[in-house]
Amino acid sequence: MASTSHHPVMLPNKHLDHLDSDYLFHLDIPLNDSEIVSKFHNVKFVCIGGTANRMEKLALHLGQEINFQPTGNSRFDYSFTNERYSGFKVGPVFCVSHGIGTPSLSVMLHELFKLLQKASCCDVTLIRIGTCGGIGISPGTVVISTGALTSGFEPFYTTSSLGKTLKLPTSVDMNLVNSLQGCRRDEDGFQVVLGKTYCTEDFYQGQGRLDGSFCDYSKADQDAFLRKLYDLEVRNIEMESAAVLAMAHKVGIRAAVVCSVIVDRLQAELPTESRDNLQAFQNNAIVLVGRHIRQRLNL
Ligand SMILES: O=P(O)(O)O[C@@H]1C[C@H](O)[C@@H](CO)O1
Ligand SMILES: O=c1cc[nH]c(=O)[nH]1
Repeated sequence: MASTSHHPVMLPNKHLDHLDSDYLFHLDIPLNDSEIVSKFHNVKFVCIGGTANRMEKLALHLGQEINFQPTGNSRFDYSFTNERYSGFKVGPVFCVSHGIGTPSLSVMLHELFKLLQKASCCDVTLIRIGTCGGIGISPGTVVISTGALTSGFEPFYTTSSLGKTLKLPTSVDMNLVNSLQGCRRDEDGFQVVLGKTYCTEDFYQGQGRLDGSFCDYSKADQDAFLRKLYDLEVRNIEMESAAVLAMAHKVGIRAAVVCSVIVDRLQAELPTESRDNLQAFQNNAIVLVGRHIRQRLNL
């Protein structure tokens, strides 16, 4: 790694010191199994995204990028797939799926952070590599989040605790953002844009679409909403950024959200491109992050 800093993952939960045993229920990893836990000690990058398939392909791609040499028959040095989530580890890179939306994501992140602490990981970077709708941004462009707003336009991840609303501030490491942006090359067939990300609880009404199963507003309301987002310097919409940036900040892990635009919401409701093009768009974010990881590992 280029940096000589040494930041162990240390979770701000004193109750964890007093558990006899602990089991990551949704990842299906027993934290008292030292053989499994020790496999994660070298993790420096955790890359997350919605689906298991995408995370498996991502791990294989990043494994090639960093010349990961698998031992035995497996293409990974650890992997799991269960009813909820899937994870694929290639050396210092662990790719994990999170499903749709912040409730699904936050369960996975709590357990992932506990695994990183138990494995005594240091200097970990978390990157969500996803898809999004652009706001005046054309498909294929990669948007790196400079902040995330709740559906109420606030810079928080809103959740609840003991029946009370909890607002966790979202925070972005601009060094990481700038370093990721700097990984674009002139010959790339895509642009990289920095901007705020609007994080919603729903894909249809939550993102101002007219084509959900019900809709109580007009096309003019939709236009005004999308214009408002643009004026707030929002450049993309997705469903996990606020929780990623707030939860990582809360536990002291640096994080970024890097998403490929698959539809410009000022032009259309849903993606209109072919499946092959959509796949190529998703790869743009992956290419950028792959270069960043190589650079950070001095490869
Ligand atoms: O992981 P991806 O990029 O697929 O996540 C985005 C945000 C929602 O989870 C989902 C909606 O289609 O796509
Ligand atoms: O428009 C979009 C595209 C991907 N993901 C979203 O949440 N919204």
